[in-house]
Amino acid sequence: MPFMRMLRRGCCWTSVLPVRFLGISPRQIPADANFHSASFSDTDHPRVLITGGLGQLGVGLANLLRKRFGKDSVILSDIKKPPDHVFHSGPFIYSDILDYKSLREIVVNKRITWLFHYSALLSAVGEANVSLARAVNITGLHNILDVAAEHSLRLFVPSTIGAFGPTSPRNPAPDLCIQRPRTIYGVSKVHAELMGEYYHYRYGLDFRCLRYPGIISADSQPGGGTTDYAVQIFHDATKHGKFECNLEAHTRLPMMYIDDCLRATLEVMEAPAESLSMRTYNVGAMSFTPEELAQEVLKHVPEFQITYNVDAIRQAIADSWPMNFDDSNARKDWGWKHDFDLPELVTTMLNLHGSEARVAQAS
Ligand SMILES: NC(=O)C1=CN([C@@H]2O[C@H](COP(=O)(O)OP(=O)(O)OC[C@H]3O[C@@H](n4cnc5c(N)ncnc54)[C@H](O)[C@@H]3O)[C@@H](O)[C@H]2O)C=CC1
Ligand SMILES: CC(=O)[C@H](N)C(=O)O
Repeated sequence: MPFMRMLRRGCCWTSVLPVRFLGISPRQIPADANFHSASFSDTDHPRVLITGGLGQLGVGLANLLRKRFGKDSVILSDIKKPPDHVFHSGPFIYSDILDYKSLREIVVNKRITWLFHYSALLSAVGEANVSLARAVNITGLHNILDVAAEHSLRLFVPSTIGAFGPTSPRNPAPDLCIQRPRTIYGVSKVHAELMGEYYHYRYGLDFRCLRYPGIISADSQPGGGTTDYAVQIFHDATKHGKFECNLEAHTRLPMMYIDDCLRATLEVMEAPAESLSMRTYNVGAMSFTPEELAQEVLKHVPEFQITYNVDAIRQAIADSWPMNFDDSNARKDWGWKHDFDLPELVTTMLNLHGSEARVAQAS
């Protein structure tokens, strides 16, 4: 098909011209550079790098991917020192996403083919340190996009309910709508969505992105977000029988149990490219208020008490976020289906914390 006609038909650039002919490298790699092309097709399993892997979500993701692809195929990385059990559970490497050369070195030396980019400063800590959030969430993302484009990686970058703002439809928020967030975290995530999609259409980068709700997990501490209360409540209910909530009782937000979140992440990464009508999807599971969560906890911990001491910054952020997510495109395109609703979430979290508390008491 003649070049101009293909363009008029809306073919993407990379299907028209070979990537290298376009001078693909956003880092100005010489046109005759020998692109590292160890793509997924070279191997039975992807070779995976997870950035920011020592936060709330990364270790669980590494466990899931190692079960699927083998222990040594998945490298966890962060700028923090890993606890012993993480260090001994599989490959770990120091990686600062602000250091582009070192990122490239890891990707080349370890022959990485899939990258899960989890490094970030979340909403509340981001507001407390805007310049660091801007560096990590925006400059760091640029490094990740460039290294992924140069080395033909499949790239997953999580976005969030925080990528929406007070002018977005909130109940529910659809995939495509006005996005004018008022936090540096949200702004950086909208930037990530747009840049990833731009690299996809411009350079053929295999960019995949899910907007996560607030994620609830038992095995690690939350990293400074607005939805952290829904994690902390389980620690405090099992340890002290009471909890002081920093959001108002009726603040409704979309939430998800970590197993659903990590499964969604793996599923979208494994989905055939032709099934993806978009590159950024909402994924949802449940939606509740602190009051509703406390009522559900009360069914299992009869002495449980919740009090409220509202943090104005977190409350303002929460009030600007969606109350519900419309994730019908994810369900239609690649079969997304959540397993955990509020009752299963609460039972699971209390069981996990209860057994921890029993182990602690016994030792
Ligand atoms: N936890 C949640 O509820 C949600 C998380 N997400 C996204 O999922 C991803 C992972 O989230 P969490 O694990 O909860 O975050 P977290 O805040 O717990 O962990 C982030 C990690 O990034 C690391 N990091 C910071 N600066 C770095 C740098 N310069 N180089 C390398 N690593 C650096 C930190 O050391 C930390 O371990 C983030 O991108 C977040 O925006 C999205 C929506 C909800
Ligand atoms: C929903 C998120 O992105 C995160 N948990 C936060 O509250 O900042």
